[in-house]
Amino acid sequence: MQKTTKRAVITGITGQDGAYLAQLLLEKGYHVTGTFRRASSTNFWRIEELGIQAHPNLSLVEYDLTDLASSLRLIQTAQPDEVYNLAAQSFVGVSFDQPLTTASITGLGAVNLLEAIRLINPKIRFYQASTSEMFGKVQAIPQVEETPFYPRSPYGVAKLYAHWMTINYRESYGIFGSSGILFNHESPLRGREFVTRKITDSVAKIVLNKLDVLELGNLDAKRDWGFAKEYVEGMWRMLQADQPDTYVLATNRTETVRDFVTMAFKAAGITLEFQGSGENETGVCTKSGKTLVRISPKFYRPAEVELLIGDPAKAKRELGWEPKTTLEELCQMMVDADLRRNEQGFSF
Ligand SMILES: C[C@H]1O[C@H](OP(=O)(O)OP(=O)(O)OC[C@H]2O[C@@H](n3cnc4c(=O)[nH]c(N)nc43)[C@H](O)[C@@H]2O)[C@@H](O)[C@@H](O)C1=O
Repeated sequence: MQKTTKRAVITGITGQDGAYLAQLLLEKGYHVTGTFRRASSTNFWRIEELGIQAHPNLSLVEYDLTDLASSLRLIQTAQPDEVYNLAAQSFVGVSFDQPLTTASITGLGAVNLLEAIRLINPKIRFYQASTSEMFGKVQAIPQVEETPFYPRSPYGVAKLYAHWMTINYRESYGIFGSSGILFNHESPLRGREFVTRKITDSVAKIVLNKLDVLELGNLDAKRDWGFAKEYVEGMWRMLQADQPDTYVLATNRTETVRDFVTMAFKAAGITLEFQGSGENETGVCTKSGKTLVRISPKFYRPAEVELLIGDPAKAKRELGWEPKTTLEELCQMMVDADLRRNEQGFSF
């Protein structure tokens, strides 16, 4: 029987990128098998918010990335044309406390999938979610595909292993394995453990008198923040290309965490001014004089990535991909979504 519908596996469908990518592939007529961990089985709010949880072409299956047998069964049963490996222990802060779990899921997990592809059907195209965290203590500004890596966290090190294994399977076995080095990408679907969403959700709670003060760590860290929904389109384009390769997806603009906080309060109509320095720095509302932001060293990391800024010129040239949404638009979208959710009495 001839196959008419393209089939994709997305590991990590309960995450921000998994949900947006599933939406995109379903719109393109794919059948999507989305995997989730037992622990995240109650975590379907993102695909529910996108309205795709009951889509007839979506199958949700429980899967453990650290288990080779589970990976073999997944590939055997789903019979995909494309596999997008988005599952990971993706929180940098947690990786310092759980370095081995992070290595096992984020690093070795990718190789379980690559092995399953090699054994069952080496024609399957594989996308590895690599990350700007691999640049860490940056060796060039801006960072491009050729910039040397210098990861600064157990998460960054684990991702670098998976990145090189993807390239190794490409070169050793001819597997179509592409790696997207994605810089930070955010959206209303971002988890609240990440700084942008923590900020926009807290701004909403402060406006609605559900929170007094937002506590943060390092305000000086600079990040290149883009809109996640646009980045998943880049992932898909990488697997439609003629050759497997490595691509940077970024906006080529960098701002500090402090800038993002100011922007988020502004999006809710509050002008914030920062005073003091170091652990004594505070963010004060210019109108009321109230302290709305303060520093808590518990959010500092043992080693920090100070500055990230990526140049996506290769992705533009070869894939026709470029970011469109500005950081101001993205921030407004996130604040509006969190105001709406908090007004309705829930927030994930
Ligand atoms: C590309 C990359 O992007 C993400 O990694 P991340 O950049 O570590 O993201 P984040 O939002 O946790 O931190 C951004 C910056 O913000 C600083 N910061 C200050 N105060 C708080 C704070 O209170 N919470 C957090 N989370 N960060 C804080 C923090 O120290 C850091 O400098 C992940 O998706 C990762 O999976 C990935 O691949």
